[in-house]
Amino acid sequence: MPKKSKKQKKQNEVNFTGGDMYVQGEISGLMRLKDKFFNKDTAFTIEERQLLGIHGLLPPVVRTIEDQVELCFMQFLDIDEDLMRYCYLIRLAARNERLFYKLLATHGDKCLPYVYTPTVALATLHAPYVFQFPVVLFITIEDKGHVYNVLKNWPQPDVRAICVTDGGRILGFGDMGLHGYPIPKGKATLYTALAGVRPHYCLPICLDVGCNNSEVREDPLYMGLKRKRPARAEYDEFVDEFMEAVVSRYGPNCLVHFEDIGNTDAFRLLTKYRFKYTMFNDDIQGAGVVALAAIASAANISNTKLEDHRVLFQGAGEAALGIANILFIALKTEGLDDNEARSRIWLRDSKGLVAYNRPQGHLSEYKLAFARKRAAIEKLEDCVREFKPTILIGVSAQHGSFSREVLELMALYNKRPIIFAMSNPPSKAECTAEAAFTHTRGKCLFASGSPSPPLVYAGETYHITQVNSLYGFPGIVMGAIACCISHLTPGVFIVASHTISSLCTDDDYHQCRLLPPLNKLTLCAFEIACNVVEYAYKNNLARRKPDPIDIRAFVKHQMYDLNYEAAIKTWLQEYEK
Ligand SMILES: NC(=O)C1=CN([C@@H]2O[C@H](COP(=O)(O)OP(=O)(O)OC[C@H]3O[C@@H](n4cnc5c(N)ncnc54)[C@H](OP(=O)(O)O)[C@@H]3O)[C@@H](O)[C@H]2O)C=CC1
Ligand SMILES: CC(=O)C(=O)O
Ligand SMILES: [Mg+2]
Repeated sequence: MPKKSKKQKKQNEVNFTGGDMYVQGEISGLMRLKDKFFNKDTAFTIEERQLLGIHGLLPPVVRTIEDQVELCFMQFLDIDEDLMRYCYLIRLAARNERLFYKLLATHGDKCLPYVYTPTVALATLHAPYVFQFPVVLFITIEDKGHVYNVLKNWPQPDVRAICVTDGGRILGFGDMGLHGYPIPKGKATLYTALAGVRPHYCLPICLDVGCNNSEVREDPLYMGLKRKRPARAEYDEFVDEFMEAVVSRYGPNCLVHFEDIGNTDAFRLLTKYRFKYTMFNDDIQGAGVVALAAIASAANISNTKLEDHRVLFQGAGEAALGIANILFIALKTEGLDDNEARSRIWLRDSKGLVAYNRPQGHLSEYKLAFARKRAAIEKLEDCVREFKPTILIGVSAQHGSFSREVLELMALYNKRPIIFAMSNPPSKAECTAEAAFTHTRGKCLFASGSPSPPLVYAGETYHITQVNSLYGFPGIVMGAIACCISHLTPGVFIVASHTISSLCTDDDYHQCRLLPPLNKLTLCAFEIACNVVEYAYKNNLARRKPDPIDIRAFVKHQMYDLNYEAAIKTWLQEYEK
């Protein structure tokens, strides 16, 4: 909230004349209603309306926030088009932020898919239509040399968590350039909606470095720079400047979450920054957290140990390698040595099995770590025949690539084949829940990356688990900023993954749910935040001193308060300063 000058304070002085309250000043009542942090709409009491000079600007009805939520929910449900529902929620957030988050807290099961996966995918495809307010900060490569000045234009001075994309690999769509901007907005919204990070601490950013997808770039409605992405050196200089500007503006404790960055840049940036800044990459590390938790549940349901499993990945990019790496650590923790742990993991990319001696030549150092010392295998079916995986994970954005034959083979080799089609949005998923159940004759333990309705197969109803990083990153961000973590080590992600697994109940397993139900997402986020804080203090990663005595109270105290009174209190405190 911007500080008031003495002159402004004087002008806004609140006068009490007997019972009559009014406000003098040049800030009109309407402006007060337009302040999303402060606005309560019809929940302003008559006294508050008089005090603030907004009496008469609202109908005389005074509603509770609960009534407002139900009204908004009715309006939301009345909208037929998914994209229009998305726009409705964006507009509500821009008008009355607390009401928006209260709506998400009350009707998260219905509303979250419209601020996040899958509707956010539609928003990226229709970015020019949905852009209405400055909800994201755009920094272009033409701002190189004065990135700090652009950051300063963001109105909130106390930013603690940034979600940044460069649009390089938006979901399974590939390079969307600036039109990827709804992604960091959606992720930052979940920081607050699920983990209670105060919204003014959150800053979604889109770095516009150009776009290599000519279809997107040449669209007359394209809103970004009409140029191709720069060479690596120029890109790196720009991102380096961005990271330095973040530290200059918001301090070293400001966390930077990289999201949907193209594969060729994402690993390099993570390697370069992970111990220099407080940062992580959700597509690599966050995907690992949630997939490992779901694998642990699947092992539990099938009465097996992690080391009993062989995992074949369709895709060898960010998500695949992120999952493979955390799985490798988990297998080693179970007592396997490096070779044994690696032998449980096979990756298949666009050229076939990731193997040393395949004819296509060069493998990145990240793939090399898991490359097999054997002859190349091209087809997925042949990889399945050869390796006989117990777990098949799709992170390739190749729709339908878990063909009938692949799924039937999985069922042939396994009593309970474990199949995750994690690619987003559903149009890019490797298979549908229906295909997985049909072609494995109901034997599979299945999960998808986007939400899926319950499936009826052979007269039984199955809940479909959503293996999506939304189970992990909100709590990780909350925990990290609560204790001012210096950097996020692999241990942080293991702790987050174990926390998710620990929240699965026998009842969940009985229903073949591999993760807690979606109505426990806020619980997951809170427990992860507390466990990350505990881990950080134990491992000397927390910069915030002294150590808290009661970690749960420490985290709770820092969470966003959904009651309007909190807004008034904050506003009055600022006003008094
Ligand atoms: N559910 C979740 O939580 C998450 C889901 N995802 C989803 O996963 C998907 C992939 O994301 P990400 O890993 O970041 O993307 P990347 O671009 O980093 O990786 C994609 C991988 O798919 C491979 N690929 C492409 N075509 C084929 C093919 N025909 N057969 C086998 N492999 C193929 C690519 O091969 P090559 O290396 O040869 O180019 C590459 O290794 C996206 O749809 C994304 O939305 C991502 C993160 C989290
Ligand atoms: C979930 C996610 O981050 C993705 O699909 O890219
Ligand atoms: Mg992503």
